[in-house]
Amino acid sequence: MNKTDAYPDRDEGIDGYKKIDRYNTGLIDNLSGLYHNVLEQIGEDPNREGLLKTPERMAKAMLFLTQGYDLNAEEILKSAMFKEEYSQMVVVKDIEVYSMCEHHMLPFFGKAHIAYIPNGHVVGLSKIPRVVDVFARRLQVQERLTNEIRDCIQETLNPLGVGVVIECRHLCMSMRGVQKQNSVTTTSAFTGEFLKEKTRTEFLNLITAKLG
Ligand SMILES: Nc1nc2c(ncn2[C@@H]2O[C@H](COP(=O)(O)OP(=O)(O)OP(=O)(O)O)[C@@H](O)[C@H]2O)c(=O)[nH]1
Ligand SMILES: [Zn+2]
Repeated sequence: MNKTDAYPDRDEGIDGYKKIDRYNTGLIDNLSGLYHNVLEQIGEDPNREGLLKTPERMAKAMLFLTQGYDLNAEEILKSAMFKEEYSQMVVVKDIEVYSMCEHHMLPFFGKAHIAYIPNGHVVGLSKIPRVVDVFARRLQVQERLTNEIRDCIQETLNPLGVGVVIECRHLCMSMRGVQKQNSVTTTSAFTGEFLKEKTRTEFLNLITAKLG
């Protein structure tokens, strides 16, 4: 079996247009060894049948969930910027977010709503969720995730303003710790025109409006 067959999901993820060497065999082997130890330390038997491939699966899953470290959000936006005279607000809402908190490495997940007002250029719509994923697939706090998305769009696209709202549930607050099952955390970040109340209200109305 060659290496590619051994690691068939090496190309999975959001790097459709840029090859990243994240799933290399050395790294997977190192991580698998560490996870083998983790299984032992928590009182499991890593040699029982159901767990034989678990360290390798965990290694691959962790590399997938943190692949944002190997991706460049600025490059992604620059790869699809088009000159266009459209000057109204562009809103992409309800973008699924899956990230992991840097304190417990447990998932937090929910939705991101992103808007910008073009200043001579628009960006390919799919690039906005891709930028969200680049920053979400790292160890994060929700506040920093929100600011990083805002700053990347503002600095790369140079629009008249950017608005970002993220709503997430944190498993570290529901599965363990304080064990609150229904709390949702909302964070927001704005630049330019979105610092004005009128623009911000328009954005907030658009993301709460129902289609149809
Ligand atoms: N601000 C912020 N805090 C977060 C985020 N994700 C997790 N946390 C919090 O990080 C904090 C870490 O607090 P610590 O007291 O060091 O950790 P802990 O003893 O496990 O805390 P508990 O979760 O309260 O049991 C907790 O209050 C978490 O709820 C996030 O995205 N943003
Ligand atoms: Zn946490």
